[in-house]
Amino acid sequence: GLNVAIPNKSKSIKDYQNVYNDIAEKIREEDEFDNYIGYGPILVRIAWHSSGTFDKNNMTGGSFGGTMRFKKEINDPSNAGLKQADEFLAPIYKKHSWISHGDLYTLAGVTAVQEAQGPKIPWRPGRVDQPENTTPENGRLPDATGDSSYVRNYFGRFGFNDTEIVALIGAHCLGKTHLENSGFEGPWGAASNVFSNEFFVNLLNENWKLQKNAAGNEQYDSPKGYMMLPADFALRQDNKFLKLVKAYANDQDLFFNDFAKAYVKLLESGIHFPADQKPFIFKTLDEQE
Ligand code: HEM
Ligand SMILES: CCOC(=O)c1cnc2ccccc2c1N
Repeated sequence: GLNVAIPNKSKSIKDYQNVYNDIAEKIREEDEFDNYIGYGPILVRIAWHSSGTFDKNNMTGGSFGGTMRFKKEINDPSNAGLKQADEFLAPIYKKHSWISHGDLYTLAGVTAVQEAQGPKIPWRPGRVDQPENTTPENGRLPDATGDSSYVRNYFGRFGFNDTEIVALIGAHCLGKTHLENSGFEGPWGAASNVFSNEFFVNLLNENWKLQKNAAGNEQYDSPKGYMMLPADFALRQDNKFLKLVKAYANDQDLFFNDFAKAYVKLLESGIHFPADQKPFIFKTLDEQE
């Protein structure tokens, strides 16, 4: 059923900005992770994966219950590599254990985007931890080998349109794939921890070649060492998706605006917030100097 957010009346934006700052400072402090990419990208991914179990057809899953904290969900093969994000957040939770896990995972994703020089992501607290037996079954996250109709159909489960789908996948400007996690590898050297429209620029302009990687999976590789998943490349293979890819490659502000809206919708999927609950917009560390 629908999850109703219960904001903690005793907490204000100041309290959540403190949690944001602790996460942001820890990202800066532990900068050597994953060959100096840092923790930002996997914090964006754990926020997306804890929300990506949502299914509007039966109103199950989504970020509300914080069930990513349970073995059944974090051990989903689709979540390979995310234990490191959960471990990164454990001391933050220890210090601020008044926060729910659902709020912590999504706030971490908001912090990571903003600290990577991405757009401001308005965020609302009020997710309430649910018991282990409410953990959704494995297999609700997308398959990297899907084509454009697979991708459109998958995100249709959330009620997302083409604009929201293409904008969201633009988060692949961050981080990289790891053969030991997903069976895909790269981009080598080029992996970034700065949020930008680079994913769309590369998708359009690189000379892509479909080839088998060391795990025997097909992926698109470019002479510069970039890579695209088949599901990334699918955005070039559909006329409506391609139009959006071009728009974002040519206008980073448009991408930032559309991404912020779609990311909020993803992180809040399946949750009803009180009509009068205004979202918080956090300052970056640089803005608080
Ligand atoms: C068709 C939809 C999608 C597919 C098939 C997909 C698949 C993948 C795969 C296979 C990886 C590599 C994981 C690893 O090997 O470590 C990855 C990484 C990543 N994904 Fe996606 N993804 C999708 C959508 C999204 C969305 C909607 C977001 C966020 C809004 C996102 C954010 C990320 C980030 C930030 C990384 C890098 C993580 C790291 O550097 O460890 N992805 N994705
Ligand atoms: C801007 C250069 O990055 C890329 O072209 C790129 C492409 N697909 C990805 C898929 C999953 C994770 C990271 C990815 C990524 N960093």
